[in-house]
Amino acid sequence: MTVMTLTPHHLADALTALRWKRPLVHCLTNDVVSAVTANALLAAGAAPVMAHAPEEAAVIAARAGALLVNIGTLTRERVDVMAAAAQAATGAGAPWVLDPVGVGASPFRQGAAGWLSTLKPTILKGNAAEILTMATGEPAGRGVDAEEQNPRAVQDAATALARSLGCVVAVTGEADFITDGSASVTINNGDPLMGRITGSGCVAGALMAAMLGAGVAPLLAAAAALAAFGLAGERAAKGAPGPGTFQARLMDELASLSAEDLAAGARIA
Ligand SMILES: Nc1ncnc2c1ncn2[C@@H]1O[C@H](COP(=O)(O)OP(=O)(O)O)[C@@H](O)[C@H]1O
Ligand SMILES: Cc1ncsc1CCOP(=O)(O)O
Ligand SMILES: [Mg+2]
Repeated sequence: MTVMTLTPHHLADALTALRWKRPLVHCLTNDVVSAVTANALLAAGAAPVMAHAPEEAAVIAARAGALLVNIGTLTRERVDVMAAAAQAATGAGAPWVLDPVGVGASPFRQGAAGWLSTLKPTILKGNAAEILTMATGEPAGRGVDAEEQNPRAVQDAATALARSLGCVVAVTGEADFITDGSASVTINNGDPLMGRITGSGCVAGALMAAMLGAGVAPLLAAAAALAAFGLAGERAAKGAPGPGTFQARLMDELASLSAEDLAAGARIA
C-alpha cells in the first residue's frame, strides 16, 4: 500500500476548480437530508438538482456534471430509478458517487446497495460500519451510524473493496481513510460535532460528487471534499453552543472557506 503524496495545495486547487466550474450535481438522496444537501452544495459553489421521477432521472443524470446515489430512505421504485440514473451517468461518461447509508440495517438495503455497487461507481463512500458491511457481506451497525469499529479492519476492508469494485473507497469518521486499492490518503480534519448532526456523511458524499463534476480525479476529489468539509466543521465548531447552531454555522463556513484557507488548514497523512 502506497501512501499518496497529495499536498494541501492539491486540495486547494480542487476547491478552486469546483468554484470555477460550478458543476451541476444530480442528487438522488434521502428525505432526511435533501434540503441540507442542496444548501451545502450551493454554499460550496456547486449547483444542485434533486430529481427522483422515473420519467426524468436518467435524462438528468446523463446531462449533469456528476450524480449522487444515496440509499438513506430507499423504496423499491427508487432502487430502479437509481440504477437507471447510474447507468445513464456512466453511459454519458459522467462520474457518480454511491453512499450506501445504513446498508447493514436490512437485507433490502444490502441487496440494493450490492447491486448498485456493481454499476461502476466512481467513488463508494460510507462510514466504517457501512464499508465493513459492503466489503464482508456481514451486517455491521444497527442503523445509519458507524458505532465502534476496528480501524485496521476497516482500512483492510476498504482496500479490498476498492480493488474488487475498481473504484475509490472513502471511509469517514474521526479520521477519513481514502483508497483506490493501491494508494491511500488520510484526512484528519473535522470536529466531533459533525457526528452529532444528521446528514454530515450525506453532505460529504454530495461534496465528493461536486468535486468529480468539476473534473477532479477521484482520489483527490474524495480527499478535497473531506478536508474542505472537515475544516469548515472545525471553524463552525468554534464557539458553537450546540448542534443546531453548529449546522447553520457549517453552511456559512463552507461558503466562506477559501482555497488559501484549505491550503493552510488541511491535515493530510
Ligand atoms: N469525531 C469526529 N471528528 C472529526 N470529524 C468527524 C467526526 N465524526 C464525523 N466526522 C466528519 O463528519 C463527516 C461525516 O462522517 P461520519 O459521521 O462518519 O458519516 P455518517 O454521518 O455517514 O455516519 C465526515 O466529514 C467526517 O470526517
Ligand atoms: C437518519 C437517517 N435515516 C435514514 S437516512 C438518514 C440520514 C443519515 O445521514 P448521515 O449518513 O449523513 O448521518
Ligand atoms: Mg452516512
